Formats: sequence, C-alpha cells, structure tokens
Amino acid sequence: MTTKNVRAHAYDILERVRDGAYSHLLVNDVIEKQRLSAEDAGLLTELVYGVLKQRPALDFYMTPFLKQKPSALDRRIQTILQLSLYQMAFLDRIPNRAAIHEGVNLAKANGRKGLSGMVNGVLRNADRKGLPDPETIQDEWRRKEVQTGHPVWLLQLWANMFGKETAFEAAYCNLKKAPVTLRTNTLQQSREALQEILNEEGVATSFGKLAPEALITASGQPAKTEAFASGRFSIQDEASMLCARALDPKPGMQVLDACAAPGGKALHLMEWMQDEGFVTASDLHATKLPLIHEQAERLGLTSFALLPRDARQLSNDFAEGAFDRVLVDAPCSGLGVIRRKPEIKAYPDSSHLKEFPPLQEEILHEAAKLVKPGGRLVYSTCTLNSEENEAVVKKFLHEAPGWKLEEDLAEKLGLQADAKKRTMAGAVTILPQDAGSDGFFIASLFKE
Ligand SMILES: C[S@@+](CC[C@H](N)C(=O)[O-])C[C@H]1O[C@@H](n2cnc3c(N)ncnc32)[C@H](O)[C@@H]1O
Repeated sequence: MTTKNVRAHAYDILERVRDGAYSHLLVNDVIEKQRLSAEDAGLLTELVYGVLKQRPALDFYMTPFLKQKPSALDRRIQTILQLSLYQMAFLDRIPNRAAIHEGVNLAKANGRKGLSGMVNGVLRNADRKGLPDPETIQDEWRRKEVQTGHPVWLLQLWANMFGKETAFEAAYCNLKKAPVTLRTNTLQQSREALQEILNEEGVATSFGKLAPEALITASGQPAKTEAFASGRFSIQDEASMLCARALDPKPGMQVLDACAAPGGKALHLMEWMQDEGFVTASDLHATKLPLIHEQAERLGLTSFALLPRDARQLSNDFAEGAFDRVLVDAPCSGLGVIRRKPEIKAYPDSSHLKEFPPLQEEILHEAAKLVKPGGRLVYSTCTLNSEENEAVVKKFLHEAPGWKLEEDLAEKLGLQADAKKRTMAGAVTILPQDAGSDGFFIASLFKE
C-alpha cells in the first residue's frame, strides 16, 4: 500500500467518525481487511488519532489563511485541511510538498474538484508564511484548548473538579499514546514468569505501577504472541484492573457483573476467584456477550454464565441478596479514556453528559437490591465527571438506607494520597498523569 492510500483511508475514517462511528474500531478494521504492513498501520493510526487529538490546533493553524471560520467550511474540505496540516505540523518524516499534493488530490477524489484550488492555496500559504503560534492567544482557556486539543467546556469541568493545573496536566497527558497494558492470568503464571515468556517472544515489558498483575508493553505486539493465544494474559487498562481488587471476591462466591461487556473485568474476577464460584456476566447488549465466552475459553475459565439483560430489571431474574459481590461498571461518558477514543471530546458543549446520571442511578439501585447483607457493591466508571461519579454515589447513599462507603478503599488499593484526596472518602479518582493508566473512578459500598 502506498502512503497515498493510507491517507485516503485516514480521510474516510475521519469522515465516518464525524458521523458518529468509533475511531478504534474503524482503524482496526482497515488494518485487518487491507492487511496493512506494520509501517502503514502505524501511519494510519498516527494520522487518524493525531487529527482527532489535535483538531483545535489544526483549525487554529488554518484560520489565518481562510476567508471564513474553519467550522463554516465544507465539512470534507475541513477534514482534508486538518489531515494535511497535521502532516505539515506534526510529522517530520513527510515533506510539506507531499502533504499538500495529496491534500489537493483528496479534494479532487472526493468530489470537491472546484474546491481543490482553495485547498492548494491554503496549504501553500501555510507552508510559505508559517503556522501561527498558539502562545500568542491571549485568552488562557482558548490557548489551552488549542495546546491540549481539549474543548474549553471540558477543561473548565476538570478545573472545577481538580483545579486548573491538574486539569491542564490531564489534558496534556491525553495527547500521549495510550499504553498497551497486560493483565497476567495469575492462574497460569506469575507476572515475573509472564514477563520472561513474553521476552522470549520479542515483547519487552515493564511492571505496572497500580496493579500487581499489570505489565506495560515497551515494544513488540503482545496480541500476536503464542502467550496471548494460550491465555497467559489479557489486554486491559491498569486502573480498570483495580475493580477486582476493590470488589475482592473470594473463591466460591456468587458474583454479579451487571454491565459486563466486553468482559475485561468479569474475566478478571473469575481469575481473582481461582475460577471457583460463579460470575454472572450480564449486559444490555446480547451481541456483545459472545466475546466474553470466546475470551473465557482462551483464558481457560469456566465459572460463569452470560445473561443479556437490562441492569435496571435484574431483580426480575434474581432474588434479593442473591450475590456476595456486585460490580456496576456503569455506562458513562468515557472522559477518562480520551487517549484511546479521542472523538469523545468532540462535543461542542457538555449537554450530552446529562443523559448518564439517571441511568447510572437506576442501575446502582437495582444492583444494590441483589447484594447479600454484609456483601459488597462496587460502582466504577471510566469517566472524570463528578455528576456521573460522586453525585451518583451520594444520591444513592441518601436514598438507600443502610449503605455506607468503605473508607479505606484507597489504602486497600495501595494508591497514592492524590487518588483519595481528589474525591470523597470511600472512593478513588485516578488521573492519566498518575501512573499512565486511563482516568478512572471507583467507589466501594457495603450494607451493614
Ligand atoms: C463501561 S462498559 C463495561 C465494561 C466492562 N465492565 C468491561 O470491563 O469490559 C458499560 C457497559 O454497560 C452496558 N450497558 C449500557 N446500558 C446498560 C443497561 N441498561 N443495562 C446493562 N448494561 C448496560 C454497555 O453495553 C457496556 O457494555
């Protein structure tokens, strides 16, 4: 495949993401179906994620060379300019003239022949006169929007929660590449033994900082190893590994994962319990459940059942107090996983965030009914939004008598003071800058 074709694929993906598709699924799909070489796959990933991460900067760069605002451009032309400017501003290995030439060709190929002259003019001007410097932006929020690629509404949301400096730090961190983190299947070997096995297969790793079962990939392709095929590990973010630790189910227990797909935590819970006991992995979307079955087979795990259910109606299936442990890893806005899914920050304002708390509250109440007296309920999200995290838990505690937060959660998880200080007692908030994991929230509840 030529670099030119890789750009055309990147453009198609970016346009489809603007229509609501998920970048990581499309990128993986093109890499697989087109059988891209490692080099082409790297370039495609870089172009798609780079543009999605840096959109505010790319629009800022094109502005001096346009007659209208970037948002008023023909949408396809805006995407083509973003893609070309990304190569010019961020990729040293691509000469500007190649980026310009291919940008013009993309405009022609996508039915924008009449506008290809405009693309040519903007890009040539940018090349000749140089790109504007974000440091010259007077307003601090707008400047940070351009520098971090995060919209002002999101920076302000985080500044209200964590303070301005911490919020900016999280946003800068999201510009980095997310690590590929591996969860040792401790039923097969220790983390140290897995590290050696992977080393022999050409995958170098270091120990994770948050979870004792985590390895961080330094080089190589872990998903292509024999060790992966034979179930020695899974790929899972490190912060999300802490859910099993927080829930801490013992072998032989009855456990419910109420929002289980695609299954990372449910499978971890089975490993945690030595595959003894029973994990009911339930999810609203039946189509997502077979993947859990497939992964369980790979990992050699058998102690589970899959259940396609709306978590708001689980008490139709189970008696009150049927489970020793219940995990609610709730559907959320995903503001902690922006590095992996940068389109998450593309909303023009925060109004879409309002849809989540009512659903989260309902699921939490229903799940709580199913916990045995003396049992434990863990509520987690991969978002950094107090309305979906602390506020949901506080409202639940207010409405559900007898429930309390486990105040020593941060200590139990072995976390630094920061994770605890940022939120209420009995919960932790992990930011991407803490240990390189995703942003994550966990609260652990028990009923007296
Ligand atoms: C954050 S993801 C769960 C990730 C999963 N725990 C893991 O570790 O792989 C949230 C899940 O909730 C599911 N979901 C959304 N609404 C739901 C509902 N009303 N009842 C049950 N599951 C729901 C989604 O399908 C999604 O798979």
